[in-house]
Amino acid sequence: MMFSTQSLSGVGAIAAHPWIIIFILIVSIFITLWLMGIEDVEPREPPVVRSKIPFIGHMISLIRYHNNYFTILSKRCTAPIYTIKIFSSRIYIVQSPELAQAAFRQSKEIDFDKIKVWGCKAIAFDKHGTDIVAYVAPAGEGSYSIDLHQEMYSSLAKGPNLLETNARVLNYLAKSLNIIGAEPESRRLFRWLRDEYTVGSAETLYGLPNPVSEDPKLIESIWDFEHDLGMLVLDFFPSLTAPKGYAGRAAAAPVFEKYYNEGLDKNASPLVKGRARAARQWGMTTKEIAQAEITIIMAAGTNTVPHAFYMICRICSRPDLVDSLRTEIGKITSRETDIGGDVVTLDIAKLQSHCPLLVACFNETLRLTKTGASVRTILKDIMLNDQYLLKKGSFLQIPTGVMQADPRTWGPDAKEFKPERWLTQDSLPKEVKKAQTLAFIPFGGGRALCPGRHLAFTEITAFVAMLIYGFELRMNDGSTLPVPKGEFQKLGVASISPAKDLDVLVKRRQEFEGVVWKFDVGDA
Ligand code: HEM
Repeated sequence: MMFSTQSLSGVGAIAAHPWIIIFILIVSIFITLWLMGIEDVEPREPPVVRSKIPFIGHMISLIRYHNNYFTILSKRCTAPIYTIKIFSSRIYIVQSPELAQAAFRQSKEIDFDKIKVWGCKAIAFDKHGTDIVAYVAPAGEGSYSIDLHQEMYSSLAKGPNLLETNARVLNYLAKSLNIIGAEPESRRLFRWLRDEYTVGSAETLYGLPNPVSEDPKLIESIWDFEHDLGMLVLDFFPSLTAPKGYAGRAAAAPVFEKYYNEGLDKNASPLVKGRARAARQWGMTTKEIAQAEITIIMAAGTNTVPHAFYMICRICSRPDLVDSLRTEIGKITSRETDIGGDVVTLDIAKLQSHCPLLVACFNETLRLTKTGASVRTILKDIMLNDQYLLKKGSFLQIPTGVMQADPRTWGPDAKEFKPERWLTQDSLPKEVKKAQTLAFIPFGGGRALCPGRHLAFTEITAFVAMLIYGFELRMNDGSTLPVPKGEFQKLGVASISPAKDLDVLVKRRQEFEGVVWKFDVGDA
């Protein structure tokens, strides 16, 4: 047998440095394990998208790109559903509208409640509170999770409770418009909306007095909490890895506890009362009820504000759209002379039926701004839509942003704001319209479908309608509003906020100088 001097010197070098052998061995074991990891995916499971770095490649990319990683992967893999593996754990990523809806339908096995148990870490629940949230009742029996679901969905369903909630929030928002006069006033647009909607939601949900209205610094705490939610759920030295969110939740919990201890919840909305009722019934302490409040005030505001902001910017960036909307909105307003002057009332019951262009702008904003993912756990081995095997213990993600901007569903202009697409949907081929209907999932779906969606529709469209109809918005230098780029979107953040705020000037339109603005919310 012949050896080249080079290979002999190589062998010599290896003999002299045994760690080289150890290193090669370790790498080989890792590669073999990695390959085996791939093989343990059954052929009936969704195809695997491999990472360049074995075992941890996808984890590194998720930490690096957060929500944007699903868009990056969607360019590499166009399958209706695929699997990514981190060590031996599986995450199934759904990309087809049909499969997303199938996953929402199969909500008994493709479950949201376990995710809420994870959420207990974000609000610093100890074992007592976490056990109450995690308790799974035997068939036919009750649990906290079942009662909470019932309370939340009934209090925000269409009906008298919702009308009362609409009335509370819109009365607050009307006040913030009524103080604007005929002379231009400056506002930082996102911050203004953030503060008005957060305080308005707090007044609506908790009545007066409440911790947020008493101390507006809490607004920042709530938004910091949302921003750091992903890291708080991971619970890895949160005071260091998510310092702002950590401080935010630490500031909110004691003031809400004080709110309950002083009996101020007697003024709360049916939603807050119902949640507290379910919690007490299953043994939660006042401290735990208070710790959880930040999630509700967060859910109510942190999705609504980015959508209101982008809806305003996108409309105002197109003067033709502003004109058409003013004509449309004019048909659902009435002007009457009262003792103190003129009152202009906007009838919210007619928003849906009489304002197709406004509704189209709302939908188109939701399509482009709601980019987070619905996350679920798989409770047992099941077939998704009778097509794909999903294994117990895995995660499933439905990345809304990928689905709502897929050119295969929405056409080559998928990334553009075109409200008109919603007005011409009926003329599309049947299968295209169906795909768009299935792919439009800003409020999630299945058992976890957002209970606040009706409230969100009213509080966003009614406020934006009044603002566009009665006021002029310009940039500080007099130019038309641009549509600012979105900020980097962290995991756990559902809707895109702007990377940079806009300094705008707002004033009443001449014909509405001195009028009082009102919303007619129906009989609450
Ligand atoms: C444009 C505004 C909003 C958007 C885009 C939105 C979106 C969502 C989404 C995607 C989910 C999770 C669904 C899933 O994973 O399938 C959710 C859950 C939830 N939303 Fe909303 N939401 C909005 C406004 C609101 C408002 C105003 C409230 C009022 C309180 C609210 C309360 C909730 C609650 C309590 C949950 C949790 C439901 C559960 O635990 O099962 N949301 N929302």
